[in-house]
Amino acid sequence: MGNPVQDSILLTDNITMQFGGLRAVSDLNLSIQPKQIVGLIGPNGAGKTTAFNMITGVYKPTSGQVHFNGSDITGLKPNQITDRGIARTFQNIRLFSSMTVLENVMLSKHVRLKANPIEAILGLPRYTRARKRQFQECMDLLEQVQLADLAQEKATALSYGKQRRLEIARALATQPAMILLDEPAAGMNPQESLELMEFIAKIRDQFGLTVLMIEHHMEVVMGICEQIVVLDHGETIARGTPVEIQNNQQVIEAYLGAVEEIA
Ligand SMILES: Nc1ncnc2c1ncn2[C@@H]1O[C@H](COP(=O)(O)OP(=O)(O)OP(=O)(O)O)[C@@H](O)[C@H]1O
Repeated sequence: MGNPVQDSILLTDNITMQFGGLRAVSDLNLSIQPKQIVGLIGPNGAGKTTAFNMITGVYKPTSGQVHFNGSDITGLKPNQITDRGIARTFQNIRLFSSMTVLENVMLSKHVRLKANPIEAILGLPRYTRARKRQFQECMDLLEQVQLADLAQEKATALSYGKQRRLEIARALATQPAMILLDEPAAGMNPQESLELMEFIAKIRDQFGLTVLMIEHHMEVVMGICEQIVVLDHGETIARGTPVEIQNNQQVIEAYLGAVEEIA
């Protein structure tokens, strides 16, 4: 038998997040293999974003550990976790609206450019060379996500679907091994959702990425996720393939319960 810490690119070992009297996530165990696309689903308030926040260092788990690429990353700061190779996008699009498409990606790439500030201020050759290389890498990235022809457009001039794609491109600019997508299809029409699915599958293959995604659009989750983990009130109620999850009685009841709570 293999060692689960070494075989998985991401492994969460009983991570729990307690906010005062509320256990937002309880003993979550994830074991994700390299290049897998995994869905994290569940009704509103189930604890999905809190799980992302624990993995990406926004919150330190109340208990439990997060292992990435074989090392314990629990309690590291978000920028340290980005440096280790985990990138994320957010539920609400977070682009710099006054900047161009290229500038948005360049800014994200800058995180990776470990320039000496003195070299940067004086515009020394080493810094200028690094900036040129950075520009070329960002243009190549925009080419790969089919946004290169829009590089000089304002980010806000893009259609909603393309803004989502730009957000993912910004995350890719940090050269991650794994990407966490928080509701990438939110607000999309069926055609845009379909294009997004194809796009996620494509970047997984192209960049050798591992993907963990929160998504409410079931056609997207069932269409591209190889494994699905279901949370409800912070508890893991099911895990399995799309077919297994679709037929899981507890999952069906959790979603029906959520509809009844709203009604
Ligand atoms: N910083 C916080 N302080 C206190 N409670 C919080 C905090 N963050 C989240 N919660 C609570 O934890 C629970 C889980 O929230 P979370 O946002 O993780 O759910 P979710 O599954 O992502 O929901 P949604 O699908 O609506 O985005 C909710 O009851 C929420 O109100």
